[in-house]
Amino acid sequence: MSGTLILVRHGQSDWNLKNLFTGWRNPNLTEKGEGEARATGQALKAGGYAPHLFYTSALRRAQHTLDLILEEMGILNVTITRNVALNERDYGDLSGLNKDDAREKWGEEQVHIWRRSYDVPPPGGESLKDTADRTLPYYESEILPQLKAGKTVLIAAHGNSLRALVMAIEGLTPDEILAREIATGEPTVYRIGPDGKLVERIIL
Ligand SMILES: O=C(O)[C@H](O)COP(=O)(O)O
Repeated sequence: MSGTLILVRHGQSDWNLKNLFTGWRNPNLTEKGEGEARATGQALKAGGYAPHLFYTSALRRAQHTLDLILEEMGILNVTITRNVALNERDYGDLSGLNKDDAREKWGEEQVHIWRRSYDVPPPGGESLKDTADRTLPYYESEILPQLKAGKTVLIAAHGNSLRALVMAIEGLTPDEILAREIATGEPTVYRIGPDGKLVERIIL
């Protein structure tokens, strides 16, 4: 029996709207972001998904996204596991800065390297590789065994912690994963075999 993994990026946050580097800072969802989360909940319900296990990060934009999805799916009284391993990549000293102001200060190329290179961290923060180094062991120890056992697992997390998972699951190279943008509220659904390997990606 295969398991099902549903990954959802949080809906638009206040800082996404303001174009600020966010990382481990803790803004709320905007109204649009709440709508994106609800729409994903409705799409999952319409697709007949019935998750058994629920995971999110230690940040409120992802937690709130999961709550809204569950509300739309009519799922009540379940245990939600929150873990910092699923947090967004820590943007270090860039956190709270406007992305356009940062480009003006350090140049387009340097800011692109910080945002989209695999292993060059922003000052005081984490690279995608650093993020993967905490996200993947958590996935392998807590989530993968559930998928191998045929369970359906729903994870609400962040652009870069989800990139780390997508890279490992789809076997992508650093260049391939860095070209992959996951939109706010966007679900990615995989069927995972009993051996833990990807069987297919399902488009909702
Ligand atoms: O933390 C952030 O600012 C965003 O959620 C992700 O930003 P990025 O697209 O610049 O990596």
